[in-house]
Amino acid sequence: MKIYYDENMPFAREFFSGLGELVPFAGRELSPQIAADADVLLVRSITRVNEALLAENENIQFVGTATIGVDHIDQDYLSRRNIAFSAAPGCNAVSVAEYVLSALVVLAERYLLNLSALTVGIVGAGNTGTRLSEKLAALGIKYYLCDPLLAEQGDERDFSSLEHVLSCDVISLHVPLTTAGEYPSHHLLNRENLARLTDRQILINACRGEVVDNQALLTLKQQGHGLKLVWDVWENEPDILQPLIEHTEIATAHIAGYSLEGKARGTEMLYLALCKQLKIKPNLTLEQFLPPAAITYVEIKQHFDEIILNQLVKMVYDVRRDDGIFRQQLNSQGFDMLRKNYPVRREFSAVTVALPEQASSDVPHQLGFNFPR
Ligand SMILES: NC(=O)c1ccc[n+]([C@@H]2O[C@H](COP(=O)([O-])OP(=O)(O)OC[C@H]3O[C@@H](n4cnc5c(N)ncnc54)[C@H](O)[C@@H]3O)[C@@H](O)[C@H]2O)c1
Ligand SMILES: O=C(O)[C@H](O)[C@H](O)COP(=O)(O)O
Repeated sequence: MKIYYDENMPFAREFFSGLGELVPFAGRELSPQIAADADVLLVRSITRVNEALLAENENIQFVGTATIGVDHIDQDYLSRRNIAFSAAPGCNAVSVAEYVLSALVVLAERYLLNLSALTVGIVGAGNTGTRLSEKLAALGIKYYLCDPLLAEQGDERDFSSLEHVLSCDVISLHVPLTTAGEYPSHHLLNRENLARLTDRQILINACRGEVVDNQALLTLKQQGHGLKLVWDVWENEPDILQPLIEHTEIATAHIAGYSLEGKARGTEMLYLALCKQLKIKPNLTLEQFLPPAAITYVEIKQHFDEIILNQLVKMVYDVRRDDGIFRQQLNSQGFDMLRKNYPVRREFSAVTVALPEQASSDVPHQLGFNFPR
């Protein structure tokens, strides 16, 4: 069995070498001719999987994407061809939530904001929006959820309208890119509702670039609007609207989900899905392959407060690292290479935090840091 996999899938060889002959490929360069020989095709978001790609392949039995987003997959086509499909829902949701938290910590420090006094509007209350809400709740930060689909499906959480969450101090977008259905997300933020935002607000996009009209946003910023932008995803990647970069507070190359755990969980989830498809008992887990983090243990000797939070979050992940790399190296390296060469980032769970015996709060562990054994 020939298993074709994106070269940017961490631990792909470790997980799949026992299941067949492995053939790596560069995500944006997979052609119908190359793909014609695949029995199994494992991609990431930069490979569009559709009839154009698979028309010459009569043997393929399984397609997987080691990502949360599926807007690059023509699922109707795969279904018509009776080709099994799996994505990796939630695989890097924690990674994105920790990206957003790092950005908030950095901006609070930069503008002397009191994080716990801010309101956060979360658009999309699925895996990622929910992980973010849990971290905000741990910090006592008031958040509002907008997710009309979940609300209509009977999710019992409190939901707010899009108009309401767009009035929050911080707006964080966590929706899939969709163009059909009752609530399409393409240009969900457009010239009209962008213009209603105020200078004091912070807008974070770490879902898909096309959810926001980037040209309308650039025009607004060029007119002097003070809206603060945390921008990880861009329309038309990798050929992004570069004039927008100078108008952002934090700009990164679609790496919010790029913690080592987040990317690797995507590989593991496809391994489990393929084993199920092949009716093979899985015998490998991610824990066998994940290396220890550079910093694995922190002991806090005093009462936990916002200063300690700031230090703890930035110790594990300071988003300014990725912002600096992006601004300095985008033109020399290119968008895709910045992502391919992304330096290791671990999640909070890789670090054990010990608190004083008489600790009055357990915020670090509610944020996702590990408990001492
Ligand atoms: N930047 C990154 O590295 C990165 C990482 C992971 C995911 N993503 C993107 O973020 C998206 C969301 O991730 P997730 O894990 O939360 O997915 P998810 O499918 O678990 O949740 C998405 C939620 O959005 C809701 N939704 C859909 N359309 C909406 C609309 N118009 N208004 C409000 N809510 C709407 C859905 O009902 C769902 O609950 C992914 O589809 C992917 O495109 C980006
Ligand atoms: O959809 C996802 O999981 C994220 O957007 C993820 O960051 C995609 O990463 P890529 O497949 O482009 O490497």
